[in-house]
Amino acid sequence: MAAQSDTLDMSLYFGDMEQRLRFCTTLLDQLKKRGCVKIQNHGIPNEDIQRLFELTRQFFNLSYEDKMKAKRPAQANPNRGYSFVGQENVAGISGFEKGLGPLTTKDIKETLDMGSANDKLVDNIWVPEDILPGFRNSMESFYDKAFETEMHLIDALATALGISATHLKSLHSKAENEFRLLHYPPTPASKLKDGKSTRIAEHTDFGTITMLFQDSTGGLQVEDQTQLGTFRDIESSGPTDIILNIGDSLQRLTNDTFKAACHRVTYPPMIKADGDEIIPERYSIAYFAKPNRDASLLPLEDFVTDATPCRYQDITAWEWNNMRIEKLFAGTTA
Ligand SMILES: O=C(O)CCC(=O)C(=O)O
Ligand SMILES: [Fe+2]
Repeated sequence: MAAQSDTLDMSLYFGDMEQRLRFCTTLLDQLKKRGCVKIQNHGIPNEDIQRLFELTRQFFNLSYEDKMKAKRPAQANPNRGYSFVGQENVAGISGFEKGLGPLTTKDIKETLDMGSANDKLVDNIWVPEDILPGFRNSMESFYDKAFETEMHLIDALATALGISATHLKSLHSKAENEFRLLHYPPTPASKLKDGKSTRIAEHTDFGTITMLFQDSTGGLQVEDQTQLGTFRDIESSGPTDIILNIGDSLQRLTNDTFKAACHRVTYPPMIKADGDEIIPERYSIAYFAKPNRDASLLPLEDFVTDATPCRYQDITAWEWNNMRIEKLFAGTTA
């Protein structure tokens, strides 16, 4: 099923009060109905995103030996470095929010995970500078620009939800986020046919919001929030659009007022599962905005009432994040 016309122009947010409010309410409305929304004019320059995709291609086109110079350590946490095809399997958390799973489907993808350059707790893991000159610098600078846009989006969501934007932003002030490059190698369609493998299995993200960029290959699907069980194709109208979705942490903070949307990557709509076709490779980039590690994910007071009692136990954002990541790497580390 094709996506609805769900592209939002963020220049409204930067406009006058009336425009800003219109942006905020449409954002909330679309997210609640569709599970995700595409955003244009979000403030991250298009050239930066194009350059990021170029660097993403260059990274994954390195030899396996070179990529392994930035190898993710054997343990699941912290989430940094290069994960080879087969190392991480998101099926470990599939169906969790529906009380199902874990499943055993294998993901056919490779990734590079990074965090903030100013992170005091966890270092990034880079390939040596002479292998990809300028790569580290571009990633660090993109991270900072994405953080600015993240804060605007968090501000917009707080406004739409009628809660304190200052408070919600303060829970995200440390930019303790994760930033990930993804490559799905070309794969014969027949390999995905028996359901034992996929590109990325159905899941929700763990943080507050995810800002995703995708190339034009297709295959991303998001569960419609008004028809649970129905996944809609999210086609690319350009790699520079942000595809925004909500993660578990915001679901918890809003006491389920706002649900994290399940999503997955499978065949592009044009490919037939039973043919001899090769599914073309696909690149995407995800910026996972998360609450500060020490922030509590206990629902905010605004969302706890007699009619809507607190649905969650207290846990910090860092504990939640690490628990989820453990499940992705169970038994698959090198
Ligand atoms: O590749 C994509 O479009 C989605 C990636 C994703 O959902 C994730 O890494 O959490
Ligand atoms: Fe995701």
